[in-house]
Amino acid sequence: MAPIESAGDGAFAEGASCVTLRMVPIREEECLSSKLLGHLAAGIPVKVLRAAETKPGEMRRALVEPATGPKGWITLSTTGQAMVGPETKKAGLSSLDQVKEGAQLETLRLLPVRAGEALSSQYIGQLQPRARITVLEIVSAHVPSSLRTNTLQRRARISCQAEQLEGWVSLSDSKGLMLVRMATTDQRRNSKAIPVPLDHSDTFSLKKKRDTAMGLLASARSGDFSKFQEIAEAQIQMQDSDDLSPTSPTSPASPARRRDNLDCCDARGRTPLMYASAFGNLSIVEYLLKKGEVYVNAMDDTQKTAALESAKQAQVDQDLMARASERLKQLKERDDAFDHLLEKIDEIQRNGSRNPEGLQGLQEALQRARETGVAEKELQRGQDVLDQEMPRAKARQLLREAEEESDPSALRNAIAIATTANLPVQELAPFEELLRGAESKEAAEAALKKAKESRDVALLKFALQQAKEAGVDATAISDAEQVLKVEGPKHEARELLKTQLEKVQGSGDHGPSLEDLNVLEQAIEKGKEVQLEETEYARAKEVLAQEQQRAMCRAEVAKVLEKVQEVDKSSMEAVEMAKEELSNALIAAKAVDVPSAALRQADAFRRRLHNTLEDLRGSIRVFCRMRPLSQREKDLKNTDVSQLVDSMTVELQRPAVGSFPNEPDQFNFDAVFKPGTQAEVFDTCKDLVQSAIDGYNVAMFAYGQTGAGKTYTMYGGKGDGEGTAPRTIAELYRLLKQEEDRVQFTIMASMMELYRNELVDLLTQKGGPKRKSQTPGSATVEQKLNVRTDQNGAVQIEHLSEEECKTAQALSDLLERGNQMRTVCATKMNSESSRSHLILTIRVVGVNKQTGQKLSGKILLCDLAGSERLKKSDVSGEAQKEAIEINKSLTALGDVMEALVKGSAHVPYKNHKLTQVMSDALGGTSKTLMFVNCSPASSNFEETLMTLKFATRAKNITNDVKRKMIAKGKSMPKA
Ligand SMILES: Nc1ncnc2c1ncn2[C@@H]1O[C@H](COP(=O)(O)OP(=O)(O)OP(=O)(O)O)[C@@H](O)[C@H]1O
Repeated sequence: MAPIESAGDGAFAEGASCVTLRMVPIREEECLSSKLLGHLAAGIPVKVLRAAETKPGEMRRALVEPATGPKGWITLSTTGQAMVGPETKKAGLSSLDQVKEGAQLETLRLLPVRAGEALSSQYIGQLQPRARITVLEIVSAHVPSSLRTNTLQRRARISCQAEQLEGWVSLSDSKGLMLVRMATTDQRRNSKAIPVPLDHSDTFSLKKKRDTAMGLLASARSGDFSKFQEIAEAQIQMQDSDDLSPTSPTSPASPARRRDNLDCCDARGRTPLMYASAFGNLSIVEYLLKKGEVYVNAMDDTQKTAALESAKQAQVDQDLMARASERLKQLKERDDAFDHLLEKIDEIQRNGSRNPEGLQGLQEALQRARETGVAEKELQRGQDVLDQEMPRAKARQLLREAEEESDPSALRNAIAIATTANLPVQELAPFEELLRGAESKEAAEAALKKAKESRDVALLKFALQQAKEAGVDATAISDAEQVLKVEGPKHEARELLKTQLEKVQGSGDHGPSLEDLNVLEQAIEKGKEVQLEETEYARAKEVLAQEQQRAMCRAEVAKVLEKVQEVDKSSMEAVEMAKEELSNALIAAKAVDVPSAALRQADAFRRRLHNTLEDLRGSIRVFCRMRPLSQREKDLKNTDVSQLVDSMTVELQRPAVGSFPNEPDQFNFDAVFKPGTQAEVFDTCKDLVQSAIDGYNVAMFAYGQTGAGKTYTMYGGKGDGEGTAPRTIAELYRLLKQEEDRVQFTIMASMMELYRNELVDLLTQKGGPKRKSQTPGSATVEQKLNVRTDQNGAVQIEHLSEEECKTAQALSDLLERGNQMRTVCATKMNSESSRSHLILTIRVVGVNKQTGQKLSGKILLCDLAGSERLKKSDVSGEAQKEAIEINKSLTALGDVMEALVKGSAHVPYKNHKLTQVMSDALGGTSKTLMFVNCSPASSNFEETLMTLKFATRAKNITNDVKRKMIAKGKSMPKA
């Protein structure tokens, strides 16, 4: 141990100022055996009064005058150790007394830091030389001076900010040499003291320790073995129980661990062993020597050991001294081995068994300790540490190997072993983290393999992403990427095919657009390009071929439709050709299942051409109209027995008999509406209005069962619901307006009903059964409405009032008036209005303003009474008579038609007033349109069937269409 400040030449010359470097005994005389005056603590300034030379140039003893205390002789230096040094301002600290709580110090050596003030307490770190510390607490400051011991006085609680360490250190060594000095002002300015409250329980334990130490020292001197033993055992017991306490900060294996009270010393550094040896108290010596923890080689302030004192006391002979010396040597070896063992244990406990050499060292230290006779208890402690650390070291080894090999199952195994070996959690955590990563890597590898096998692009993409994150092997990743490179475009092609096919197939009533078909074709090409299986795009190819064909047919229909728009409607040949061309295009389109909605416009135009042709041929046109099921019929669970085949064909399904379904009956007409809008229906027949203007007689009448929709078709409701009559009026005046510059028109209208074979004037209520003149104040005059036919076949009704209607409104008002009158009449006659035939006649007379040429046509609009089956209606009395009359009239109408169909020479117009009234509008030069109104309800099947059969009788009538002008052998100029 070298002094920190070595004395220079002349440092100890008389008059020199020095400072004690450690605790120095001061004696009365120069001789060492002279009376002891006391001790100078370390750091006490002394003035050298006289120095005695032991050898020339070598001063060992000097008379000094200390700053405090009596003058006396001290030893300046022992062999190799300076007791006094030159006073130095730099250190500024020569004694513990100068250190106060809160002082900023600088360490001069490596200092161990412990958790408690006792030297045996747990080691928590160390401070390097020149570390700056702040003194938080000094034990001596709180202990009464009578109880202060050298050891306690030098212990202080400090904090070191740089090391973030707080604990206990020794400020001087046991000899009083300062281990710290004051920090410079700068250093002090830069550091902050951490105030820590003092734990006063420490003070109590210090007092107890002090008492024990005093007791031991006193009984060792006096030789009171039993007292000594009593104190020592109590102390040992207490310390052992402290050691076992889980809350004790004391580490049993700390190298500095001693029975500190058995090793305690007084102010001169003398231990109980020294006293017992010096005073020849052998039983105490024996007792202490048995305690392996006692430091036998401790020296007092005169550098004497207990052994020396013992030998002196015993006045032993040389041989015994030699044996004693040998024994001392052994004991020293034992102590060294023990210290070494403790060091190793401490090292392992601080660092764990991470370093395998550490464990080896502990094994060797244990071996040496065993050989040198260290107490079994201490050996056991070492052995315990070894037993605990060996499996940990093994586990660590396994963990390291598994980590290096990146083997998840080995790592899992190593972690299990490490857990059993109680490896600290924080040490295990990184491996567990690694395992988690490895496990997810394993999972990612498996997922990647599966995705690769499935060749599913979405799975592959996901698995690749996961694999990259989990650090899966680069080859596996690149393999999967290769698969993705092939499958990606295939997947895209499949998706494109799928969406485009869905789009094309779900493109609604009008079929797919050409653009959609192009994209589907491209999708198929793409599929071929990326080598999809042929089966994968076979369906798309099939659909494409079909749709292309349909598109071609649609385009052809559109082209023909455009072309035939401009056809000359007065040329039968041209219209026929146009109709045929359009029909062929439509037939081709229907053959490839072009949706009917896509063909609706063309189909309607074909019908129109057909009707134009029929007109040109002079046929009666028959339009069939199926009304919708009424709510009542639906409530009665009636089904719809009719089916629209196309715009000119309807099917009627006879209700099944038992489980045998019947074949449906098909009927062809010039137009079929199911039910069609009022506008659609009128659009198909409005050219008849032009015919009337052109000089033709036109009849439009509705035939059908009661409630089949005759009145709805002929008159309808308001707005869009307006039927044929109001629309005819509007169309008539619209057309007249177009020609008013050239032609002077006169419109005359009359309205009558035919009830039970009697005509009733609905404008003046003339005629009918028991008619009387309604002219106010006039006498009752029978004014029967008689039907006359002139030589040209023109029908005239005697006494029927006819009114001129200059405007459409006037004609509408007339119609309204007539209808109201019809209701009044029906009420008077206690009948329903629908039990009569209602006839509105509009005469159109046009005179060419330039030529004076006159054209006369008429429009006869007739809402027939309902055709009833007497059996079904099951009526009697007046109602029965009504029904019989209605049937008569309708039969007569049927007969007329039949005669016309057959081309009979005689047409029985005169069989009934109805046919008489209609005679100039049925056949001959007239143009006739019959609406056949039907109910679709299953309960009305028989009536509907009869109605349709009645209508088909009229369908094939071919009239000799002749315009009156032609009849006169002239061309057909417009009126
Ligand atoms: N095309 C249609 N659309 C909607 N409803 C209709 C259609 N045709 C008829 N109807 C309804 O059916 C019911 C009967 O119609 P409507 O009175 O016209 O029959 P009708 O043949 O004139 O009977 P009647 O011989 O007794 O006069 C009415 O309520 C009518 O509104």
